[in-house]
Amino acid sequence: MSESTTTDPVLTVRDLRKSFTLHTIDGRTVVSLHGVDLEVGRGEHVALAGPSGAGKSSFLRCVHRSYLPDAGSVVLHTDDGPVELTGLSDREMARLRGRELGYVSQFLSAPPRTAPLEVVAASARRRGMNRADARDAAAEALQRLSLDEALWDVDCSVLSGGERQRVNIAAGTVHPPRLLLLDEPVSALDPVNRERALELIASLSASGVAVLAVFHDLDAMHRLATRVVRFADGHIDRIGSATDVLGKAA
Ligand SMILES: Nc1ncnc2c1ncn2[C@@H]1O[C@H](COP(=O)(O)OP(=O)(O)OP(=O)(O)O)[C@@H](O)[C@H]1O
Repeated sequence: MSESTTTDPVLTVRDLRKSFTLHTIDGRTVVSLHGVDLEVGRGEHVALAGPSGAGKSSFLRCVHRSYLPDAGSVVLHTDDGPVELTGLSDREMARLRGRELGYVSQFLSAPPRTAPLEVVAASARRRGMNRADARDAAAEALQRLSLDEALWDVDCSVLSGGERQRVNIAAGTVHPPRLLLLDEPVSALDPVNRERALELIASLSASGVAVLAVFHDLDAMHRLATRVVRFADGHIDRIGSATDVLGKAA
C-alpha cells in the first residue's frame, strides 16, 4: 500500500525491503519487510500498529540503520537537503544519528560505569549543545520525568527497569532531534510515570519533531498519533486516523 505525499517531509521511505537468513535453520529466509513506502512530516506522530511479527520494529531499525535494508530508499530531509541513509558510511551515519535521529527502545544501552546525567548530557552534546547547557538540559529532562535526583550520578546498571526507561526517554528527547523513533518506550513504567512520559512525547509534536512510534498500548496510540499505519506480514495494509485503523478509544 502506498500513501500520499506530506507537505513538509522529514522522512521519505520507498520500497523498503528486509529479509533475514536463518543459518541455524537450514538457511531459511524470513522476510520482514516486503517493500514499504511511508512519508512522515514535520510535527507528525505516526504510530506503527499491527500484530506481533508484522515488521514494525524491523521498519524502525531499518530507518535507524541498525538493520541494513536489502533494498529501497530511506531519505532524511535535513536543513542541508535530503540525505539517503542507505548510502552513508557507518561513520557518517553515526554522526547523523547523534544530531538528527533519536532512537528510544524499551532498553537502555549505556556504556559501563556511566550515570544517568552523563548519558543524557552526552546525547544533548551530540545534538550540538555546549557542555554546560547540555548538563542543564539533561538535569531538566530527568527532572521532567521525575527521576530521583539521588540517582543522577549512580551507575546506570543499578537502576530499575522503569528508571532505565526514563533515562532512555530523557536521552532521546533532550534537545530533540528532527526525527524520533520510539519502540515501546514506556512498557516498564508505572501509571504516573507513563503519564508524564506520554505528555512529554505529545509536546514534541507541537514543537515540530517528527515521531515514528511503536506502542502496543491502544490508549497511547489514540492519544498521540496523528496517523496510524497498520503493518501485516511485512506490508502496510491500512493508514488512517487512530479511530479509522484501531476503532474507537476505550
Ligand atoms: N534479527 C532478526 N533475525 C531474524 N529474524 C528477525 C530478526 N528481526 C526480526 N526478524 C523477523 O522479522 C519478522 C518481523 O519482526 P519484527 O520484530 O519487525 O516484528 P514486530 O511487528 O515488531 O513484532 P513485535 O510486535 O512482536 O515486536 C519476524 O518474523 C521476526 O522473527
